[in-house]
Amino acid sequence: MIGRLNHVAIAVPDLKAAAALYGGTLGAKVSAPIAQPKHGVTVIFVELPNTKIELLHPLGDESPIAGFLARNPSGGIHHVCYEVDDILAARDRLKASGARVLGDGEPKIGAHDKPVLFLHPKDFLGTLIELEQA
Ligand SMILES: C[C@@H](C(=O)O)C(=O)SCCNC(=O)CCNC(=O)[C@H](O)C(C)(C)COP(=O)(O)OP(=O)(O)OC[C@H]1O[C@@H](n2cnc3c(N)ncnc32)[C@H](O)[C@@H]1OP(=O)(O)O
Ligand SMILES: [Co+2]
Repeated sequence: MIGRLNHVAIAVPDLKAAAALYGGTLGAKVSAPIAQPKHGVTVIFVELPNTKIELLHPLGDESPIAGFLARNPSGGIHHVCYEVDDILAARDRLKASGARVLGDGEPKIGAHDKPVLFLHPKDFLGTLIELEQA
């Protein structure tokens, strides 16, 4: 059911410093910061030849990554995003298998203008999973 790895997201305490690290020290192509108010994060995309890295920083008072950063003050890998051909079919199949789909279970439009959903990390080996419509 899951397809390509779309991105790996890293929560960071300082977006500017993270962009300098990836754009300068690691020599990758990085985007400008993009506010995603509906997701409570500001993101910078790092373009790699075979996938992307998403650098995440909290935006607003109710950011879903605030707790994670409080527990991991120097940052850390926050989620992996897999592409699926049919996000509603994937959601229904996962729900039927007992996995917890986060939020109200309805896909939101993600950073790549496609529908996304999140799956509870405790149901997937301690890893938060994002599904993105391919
Ligand atoms: C823009 C978009 C895109 O790419 O298109 C994005 O990615 S937006 C990316 C940001 N959006 C999201 O992440 C949306 C979905 N995420 C959420 O709803 C939340 O982050 C939760 C996954 C529910 C976690 O929230 P929070 O940390 O406040 O909850 P909590 O303190 O109750 O945590 C419950 C347990 O899960 C663990 N936990 C929390 N976040 C985790 C993570 N990222 N990876 C692995 N484990 C994690 C905690 O340590 C805790 O374990 P213990 O109980 O053992 O202590
Ligand atoms: Co993401």
